[in-house]
Amino acid sequence: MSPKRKVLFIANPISGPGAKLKLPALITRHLDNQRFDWTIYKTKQRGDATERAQKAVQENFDLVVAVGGDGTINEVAQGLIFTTMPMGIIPNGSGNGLAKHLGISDHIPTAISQLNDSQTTPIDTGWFNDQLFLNVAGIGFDAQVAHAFDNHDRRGLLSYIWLSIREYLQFTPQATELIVDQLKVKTTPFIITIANGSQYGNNAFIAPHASLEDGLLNLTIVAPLNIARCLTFPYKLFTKSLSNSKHTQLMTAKKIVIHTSAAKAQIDGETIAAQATNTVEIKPKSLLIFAPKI
Ligand SMILES: Nc1ncnc2c1ncn2[C@@H]1O[C@H](COP(=O)(O)OP(=O)(O)OP(=O)(O)O)[C@@H](O)[C@H]1O
Repeated sequence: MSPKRKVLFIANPISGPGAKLKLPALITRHLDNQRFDWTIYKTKQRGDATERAQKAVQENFDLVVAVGGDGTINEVAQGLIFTTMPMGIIPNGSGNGLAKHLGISDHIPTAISQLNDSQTTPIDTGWFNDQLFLNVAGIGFDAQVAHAFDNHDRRGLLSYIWLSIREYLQFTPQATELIVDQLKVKTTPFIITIANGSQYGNNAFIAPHASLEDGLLNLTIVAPLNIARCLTFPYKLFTKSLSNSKHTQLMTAKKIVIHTSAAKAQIDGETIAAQATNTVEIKPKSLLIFAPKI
C-alpha cells in the first residue's frame, strides 16, 4: 500500500454564511482515512493563511486545503504559487466562484469526499498590479458591491442581492481607457471584469467562456444599464448567455492596461485601491490545484 498523503487544512473560522463548521468531525467522516493523514490549522487574522501555507511548503505535507471563502482561498494560494504544493478547496464563502468553476460542491461533506477522488492540475493565475487573483478582478459596479459587502455584517447571497440594488441606485460610471494587448478601447462602463474563472459565484457567469488553463484573461465590458436592462442583465448573467448581449463586449488577452478614474477595484471579491493606470496580466499554469477532473 502506498504511504498516506499528509494534508494540512487551513481554515478561516470566521468565513461562511452559516453556523460554524464542525470540520474535524466532517473530515473524519468523509475523507478516506486509509489514504490521508490530516491536521487542521485555524487562521487567527487576515494574512495568516499565506504564512501558514508558505511554511507548509517547507514541511512534509503533500497537500494544503483552503477552507473558507474566496478571500481565504486567495491567501492560501499566495503561499503556494510557483511551488510544487497542490491546493485543494473546501468552499465556505458567499459566492464560491472559483470552487464552482472547478466543479467543487458547495455542500461541505460532499466537497470533502471529492478530495478522495481529485487530481492535481496546473491552472493560470491573474495578477492585478502585481496582486494575485485566482478567479475574477473588476473595476466599476462589482468593485462597489464588493466594497459594500466588506462593510456589511451579514454574508450570503441575499446580502449580495440587497447590496446590489442599493449600490445600483448610487453608482456613477467612470470614463475608462483600456489597452487590450495592442487594441485601444474607450468606454464608460457599468462593469469591467477581468476573469480567469468564469463566474463571480452563485452561478453568475460574467465570463461564460473563461478557462483556467488557456493562458488568457477574459475581459467583459458591460455598458451602463437602463431600467429594462436591470432585468435582462441578471437574466443573461445567470443563464450563461452574456455573449448574446449587444451591450456586453467579451474579449481575451494576455495583458490589459486600464486607465481609469475609479477609486476602487476588487480582486476575488476583496476591495483594493485602483490606480490611475492598472496592469493586469496572466501567469499560465502557475498554481497546482487539487480538484475533481475538469
Ligand atoms: N481569524 C480571523 N479573524 C478575522 N479575519 C480573518 C481570520 N482569518 C481570516 N480572516 C480574513 O477574513 C476575510 C474573509 O475571508 P473569506 O473570504 O474566506 O470569508 P467570507 O468573507 O465569509 O467569504 P465571502 O467573501 O465569500 O463571503 C479574509 O480577508 C481573511 O484574511
